[in-house]
Amino acid sequence: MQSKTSADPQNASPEAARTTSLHALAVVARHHGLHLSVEQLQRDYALEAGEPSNRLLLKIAEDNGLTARTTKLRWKHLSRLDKALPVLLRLRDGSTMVLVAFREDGGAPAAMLQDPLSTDQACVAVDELRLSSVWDGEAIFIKRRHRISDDEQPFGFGWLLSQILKERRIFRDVCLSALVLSLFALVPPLVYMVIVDRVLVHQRMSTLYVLLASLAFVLVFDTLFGYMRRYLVAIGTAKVDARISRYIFDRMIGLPIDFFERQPTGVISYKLNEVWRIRNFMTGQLLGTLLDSLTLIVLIPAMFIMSPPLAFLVLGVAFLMCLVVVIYIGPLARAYGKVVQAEHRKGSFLIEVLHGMRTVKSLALEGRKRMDWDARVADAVRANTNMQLLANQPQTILQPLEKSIYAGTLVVGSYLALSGDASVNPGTLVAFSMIASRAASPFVQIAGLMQQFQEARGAVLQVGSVVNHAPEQGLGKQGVRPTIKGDISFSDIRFRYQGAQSPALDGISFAIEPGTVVGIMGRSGSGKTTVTRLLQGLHQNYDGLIKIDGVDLREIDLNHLRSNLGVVLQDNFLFNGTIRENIMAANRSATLEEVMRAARLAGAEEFIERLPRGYETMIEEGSANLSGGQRQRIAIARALLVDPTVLILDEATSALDPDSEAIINNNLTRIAQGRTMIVISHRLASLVNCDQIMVLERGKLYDMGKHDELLQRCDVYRHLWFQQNRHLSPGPSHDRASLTTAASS
Ligand SMILES: Nc1ncnc2c1ncn2[C@@H]1O[C@H](COP(=O)(O)OP(=O)(O)OP(=O)(O)O)[C@@H](O)[C@H]1O
Repeated sequence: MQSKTSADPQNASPEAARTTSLHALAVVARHHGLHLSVEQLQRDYALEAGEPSNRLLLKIAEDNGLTARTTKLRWKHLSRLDKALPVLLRLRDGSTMVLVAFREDGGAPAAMLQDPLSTDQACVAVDELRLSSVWDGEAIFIKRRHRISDDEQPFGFGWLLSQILKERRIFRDVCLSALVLSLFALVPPLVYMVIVDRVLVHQRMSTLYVLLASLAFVLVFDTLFGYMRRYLVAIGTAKVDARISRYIFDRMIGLPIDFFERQPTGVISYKLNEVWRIRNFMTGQLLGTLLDSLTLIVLIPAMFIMSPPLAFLVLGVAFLMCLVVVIYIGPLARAYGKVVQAEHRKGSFLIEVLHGMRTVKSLALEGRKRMDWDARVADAVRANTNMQLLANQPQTILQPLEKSIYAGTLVVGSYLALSGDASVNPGTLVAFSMIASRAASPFVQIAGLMQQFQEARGAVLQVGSVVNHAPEQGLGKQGVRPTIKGDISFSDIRFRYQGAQSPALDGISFAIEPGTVVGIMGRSGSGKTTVTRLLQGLHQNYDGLIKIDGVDLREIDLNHLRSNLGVVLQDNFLFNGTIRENIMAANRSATLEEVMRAARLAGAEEFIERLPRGYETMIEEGSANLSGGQRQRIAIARALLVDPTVLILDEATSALDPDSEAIINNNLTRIAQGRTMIVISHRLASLVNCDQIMVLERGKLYDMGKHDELLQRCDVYRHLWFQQNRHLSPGPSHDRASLTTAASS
């Protein structure tokens, strides 16, 4: 078993062996969105030293909203666990590891095991031999238990059903009208029966009039109930649509930033759009088939009343049809899986080319990209054709079966009539055939539904891969909301981006006094931006302590924190709308005077007022009608409008032309008044007046001091300074005033 320091399952540590199971349970529970405190569990269940037994572990899981079951697994099973992961593996020494993945790509297959006691969630790859030396196959599967009405359950058919059930009154009425309609469906066959058996044989005109009147009556009510059913379905669907849209947007906007950095925007939007395929399936084909199946409640008893032998015949054929459907479900699911993969590869490639169109054109890559595209299209066409051909097989088998119901009842019915069965006469035969054909239609629909079900299932996986991702921690929870003055301290902060080999920040400690201006410089990749990202609470999985005004950053409500922080990046996104609306983005209730004051402070007023429509100028798609400098100044005005107590300028002026940069730099002193400001810049000239300058080097704080001090003692700073100011000779001492003048000249 591994310990905190060792990820090797053979290096079992007795310390770890005492508590691993509960920690492992907490790891898996967290994966399912439940937060369990190991200490609390130990108290609640009076656990003493030692690992709890399987039985107790299952009970703890059950008591805490999970379902768990033990099982025996072999190495060959591990590659097929897929959606069952993460799984607990109980080792021979009684300790527990978490199996988080099984890797088969490229090299030798390996089980990816996570030590539940490790804080950095690092995994170790273990091969079959090593695993079998410590594990004899005992595993525990854990799932979250959800009630059907549980809004917190992960996105899937269950969640969709719960949303549909929220409109249960509407859908109950839909079902009622479907039942009434199926009763009406019995009338025409019965009328035919009476016409053939009574009216034609006995030539009764009066019966014919009665039948005509009842047919007209049924026609009117059939139309009315049909209208009501469609009306109710439309209303119910619209309500479910609104719920789905709100839910998808809520989940999407609550995801952590690194999720969006890992996946191209186009891929995310492609996946989310698949939700409409699911909605159409559930409220269209599935609902339609279910409602049509309701007619069976009326049709099957009717068939048995008319002729039990014929009814058994119909049910026998229907059973065969179901069997065909069941046989094909598995192969169709696999074929559709290949379609999804091929379509996904095609879709992501298209999005990538669209995003990189400028590079494609400038490197003349059109031909190469076309060939790559053709290969992906060929894959998708092949997968789709295979799927269609496979789906064609059950359809082909079901068609004659369906027809045989009609023909079969006629033939067998005639035989029964000829052999003296008194219950079968010509009218009954015709009516029965009509009812039987109607009863067969739900079975045929179910076969058609299979393919759509596979499509909807694929779509559920796509949407789920976005919305079921763990949301940003701290968002929406009731954190503290202290008054933020801008007193910031980092104590021994270590942070590594997910999947990165080396830490982005490696034991950084510093303090920033409120109301001061701090510059951050360092080579590319030294961790400057990461410092500000942690400060914004964009990543919570760091080691060490970040405090703002004495409060642990993790305890602060994220919305409160971010509304006190202003951030201007090198490239800022402006929304579709007027300049005024963009400046007001974070404060919709600001007056025009406040907007103008922020614009003045950001140095944006002079160019905005020269525009023909001033603050009402529309910003075009991609801000094409504004220069880089103008965009930046609007972004600064936008950040200033909320009067943030901490303002972060991350290379905010680096990409600007000298004129625009000078305008913004000239305003910096005024902008900095009354707030803490953190300025990241490669150009040291814009940092010389800072109260403190931090020099970062490979994630460590190399030095921190004023410009003059750093020039004296910090080789990294001095080197960069003279590189950027070659006209100044590196002498033993430098007069700050002259340097400052040189910098701003
Ligand atoms: N989203 C990310 N995922 C993985 N690694 C990242 C991510 N962002 C940054 N890194 C890595 O973290 C390290 C620090 O990055 P950071 O952006 O903080 O550096 P920086 O000093 O701001 O660089 P630059 O001056 O180029 O903007 C780099 O090695 C970088 O490759």
